[in-house]
Amino acid sequence: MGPLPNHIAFIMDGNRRYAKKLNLIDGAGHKVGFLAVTSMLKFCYELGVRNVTIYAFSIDNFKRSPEEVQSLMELMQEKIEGLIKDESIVNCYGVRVYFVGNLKLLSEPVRLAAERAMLATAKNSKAVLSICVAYTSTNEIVNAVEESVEEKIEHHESEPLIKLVDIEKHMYMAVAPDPDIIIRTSGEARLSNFLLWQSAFCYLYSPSVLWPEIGLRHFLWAILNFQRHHSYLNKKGEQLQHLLQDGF
Ligand SMILES: CC(C)=CCC/C(C)=C/CC/C(C)=C/COP(=O)(O)OP(=O)(O)O
Repeated sequence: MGPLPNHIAFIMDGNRRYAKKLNLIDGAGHKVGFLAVTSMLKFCYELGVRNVTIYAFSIDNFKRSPEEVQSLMELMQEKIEGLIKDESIVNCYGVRVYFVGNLKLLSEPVRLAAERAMLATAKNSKAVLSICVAYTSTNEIVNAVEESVEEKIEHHESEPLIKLVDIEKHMYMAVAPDPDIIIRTSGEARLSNFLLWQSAFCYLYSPSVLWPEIGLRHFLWAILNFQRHHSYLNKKGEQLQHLLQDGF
């Protein structure tokens, strides 16, 4: 119907509520949530959306109970290892995987699994999957500013001014273009410290379903809405252009 988004990012909200709703044991919501991740990845790559980003674990999530953090980390390690197996979605669609965030905060087994997955997919070039772990936007921005300053000092620059390009170069998310759509489930229309820098012109879509319940119709509806807003903005732009040309 219109332009295809180049990048969709997901905030996977509502996994624990889903487990509660269905009387499942603790942790089961996140396991079903991972199935929803695989469906969304398939939909994106089949349709030709080349960049996908998921918010898998924020720095604030470390404040959850030690049991929950442990169970999420174990799930993450198991699924990261699955990502590089032969028949995985990543291999089927030629996806390069990046782990994005302050990876030093991860336990060693998870960090090593993430590094192995990044190395194993480094030659894939058809699409990109960025998995945000130990991530918050504010941490990403502070880190990018620090690295920019260090670089200026190292290069003994006479005019050590930090410019936009310096910060953008040092962003963890420099691996992908800015997102066109952010989908956050469970009806929440907040960004919760996710891609704040990159979402300046992004379309935010928040269906009321919990993350494990997200399906093809929510995905397609997000894209149709994005296309509708996109063509509306283009039309407004064209109208303004005509007005300016007519000497308004
Ligand atoms: C390797 C890989 C990509 C794994 C991803 C697994 C997965 C689905 C992680 C979700 C993590 C998370 C904290 C989601 C928010 O739901 P919540 O726990 O805050 O649930 P709530 O909103 O109902 O409280």
